[in-house]
Amino acid sequence: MLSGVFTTAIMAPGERIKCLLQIQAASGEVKYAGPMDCVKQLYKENGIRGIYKGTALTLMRDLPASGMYFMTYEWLKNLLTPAGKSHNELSIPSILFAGGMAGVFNWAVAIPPDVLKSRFQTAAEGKYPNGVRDVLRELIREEGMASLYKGFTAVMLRAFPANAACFLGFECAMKFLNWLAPSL
Ligand SMILES: CC(=O)O[C@H](CC(=O)[O-])C[N+](C)(C)C
Repeated sequence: MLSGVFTTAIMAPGERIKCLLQIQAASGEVKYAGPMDCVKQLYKENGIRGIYKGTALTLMRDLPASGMYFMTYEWLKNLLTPAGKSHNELSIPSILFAGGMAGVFNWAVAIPPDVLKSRFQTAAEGKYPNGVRDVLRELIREEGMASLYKGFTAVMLRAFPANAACFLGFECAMKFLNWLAPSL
């Protein structure tokens, strides 16, 4: 979970810029010429607060999601390691499965705060004076509870292969580094 705190410091402004550019592309109206221009304009309009808008919601997403992510991966690794063997001897399909499922469980808890975060980060200034409570109230009133899981299929279609590949890369890098410097 602690990893979620560190990633949020970098992720929060990145998420804000990504979401604003995504809705700009969908609207067809050009306000920002690109990511750097977006940062410049946000800073000019509202200072550093404008760039970091949505940090609390990014934390609400990444803290539990990161805990779920690494817990699922380690749990599945333990489960899939044959008796008497070490975790380092896990087969490639098992690593891919554990990594893919870590991504799926990560997003199962991350989607609702992600939906709220994206709405908040792309809303006009002052639209939600009470922050997340206002976004949640409006979303449930106008679009129902199920809207908290908007984008579920697209997110899950990415989550499994992306994180399977990510953990396979991690395990390969660890093997390589242990081979390079076995005593470290
Ligand atoms: C929300 C997010 O970035 O999730 C990461 C996995 C993914 O599919 O991008 C995991 N983690 C939060 C640990 C970085």
